[in-house]
Amino acid sequence: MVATMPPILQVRDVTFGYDSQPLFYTVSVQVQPGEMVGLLGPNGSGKTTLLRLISGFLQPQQGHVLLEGRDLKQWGRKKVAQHIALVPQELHVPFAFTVEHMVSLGRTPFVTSFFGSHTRQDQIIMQDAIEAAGVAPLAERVFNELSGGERQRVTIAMALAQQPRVLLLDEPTSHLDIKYQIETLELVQKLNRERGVTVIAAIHDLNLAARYFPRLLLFQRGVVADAGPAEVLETGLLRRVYGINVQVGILRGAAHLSVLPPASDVPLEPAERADISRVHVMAGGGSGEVLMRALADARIPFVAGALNIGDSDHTLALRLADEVITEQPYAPISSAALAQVRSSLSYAPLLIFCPTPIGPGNLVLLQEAAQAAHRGLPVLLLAASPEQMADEDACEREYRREFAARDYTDGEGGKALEVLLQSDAVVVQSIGEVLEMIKKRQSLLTEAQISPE
Ligand SMILES: Nc1ncnc2c1ncn2[C@@H]1O[C@H](COP(=O)(O)OP(=O)(O)OP(=O)(O)O)[C@@H](O)[C@H]1O
Repeated sequence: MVATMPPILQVRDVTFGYDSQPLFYTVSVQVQPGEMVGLLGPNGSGKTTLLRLISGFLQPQQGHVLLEGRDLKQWGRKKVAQHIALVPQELHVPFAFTVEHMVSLGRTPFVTSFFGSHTRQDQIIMQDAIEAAGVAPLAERVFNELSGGERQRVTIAMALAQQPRVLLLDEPTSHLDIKYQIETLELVQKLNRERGVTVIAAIHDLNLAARYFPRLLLFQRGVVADAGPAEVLETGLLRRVYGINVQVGILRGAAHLSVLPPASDVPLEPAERADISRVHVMAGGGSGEVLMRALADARIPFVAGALNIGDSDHTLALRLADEVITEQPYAPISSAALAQVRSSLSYAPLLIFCPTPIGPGNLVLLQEAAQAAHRGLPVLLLAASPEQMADEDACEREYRREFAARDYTDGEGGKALEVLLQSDAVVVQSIGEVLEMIKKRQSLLTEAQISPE
């Protein structure tokens, strides 16, 4: 039997936000000792925040971060710092400290004497860190007078002086020229391979990520994908997460994937392929999770949206849907997103409306669904809890009842629901029923396409 190693780090159901604004819900990630993980995601997706939570600099509002199976809170700050080092994007130092002094600060968690003096062993470790990060020629210089790239290398030296078992790097190459970008990542890789240091690095450069990180975590206020580069650096997924077309392939002679801008004849953000076989899903707040998984399992292509970034349905849709119509976090559905929804509905053979709460922010989606139904688009209203109903009328009565409990729009939602029901929207009790109806609809469409007129 192969003994599996316990994870060195576990982010378990972590929820966090700044002030009263939630940033992400119930994020879970496990990292094994000796792994090298690249953390990808657009600006503002929460990478720095996640690294700060893992380092113990921030505390989860809910959930736990565990180091070797023990909650960071139980370890205490000093002990955590003996194991985990975080290299921040920028380090602001209010004093004219020299590089040597800065690196010595990296040993602080290990200083035991009252006067804070370093032992001979500390001196050797500091010197080793200075050499490894390539900052020996800068040792006497004042940190604040260095260039951005030089400062970045000094902060790496500080982290190395900490001799961490886990090294967290927040965009370690952002200020570096190409030579130092490669040298820095080679150094990190060497520490990982030769000293078994576990590495998690937020990184924007997808090519460097593909080259140096065997595991990539694509993050957008939640884990969108967690796998090797071949699975994560997938054009459709990158388009949905970053909102841009790229080409992904292996350049001649290279051993890893490359991500390049699109060829010049491809528009940067083209309209999605209009495809009459893609059903449209309106969801939110987790109400679409089971349905989207079932559609993906049944290989039924679908468009999802509009969904807010950070909504768990949005995170899942980025992985499973053909297209995701995205709205900013916590923002009401904008007219631009609504226009995309309208365009999708004009091609879709069917719309499925999941049992999401209706508030002022997403009321327009329900109203758009009602208009589409009125124009003749088949709409399925997925019930919140599957129940055996005597007939269609009983289904509608029950649906109205549970809808009223999640309608926060002073009756506007109820009006849109009545339009839907009058326009032959069908209440469905189970995902199985939805799949059957889609298949029926698809075979009707196929028959219509092949029948000679
Ligand atoms: N101290 C803070 N107070 C309030 N909001 C914050 C704070 N720090 C970050 N945020 C917000 O949290 C969100 C996530 O920020 P974070 O820095 O974690 O993202 P990121 O993925 O690292 O972004 P980038 O790639 O631009 O560095 C952003 O909307 C940001 O404005």
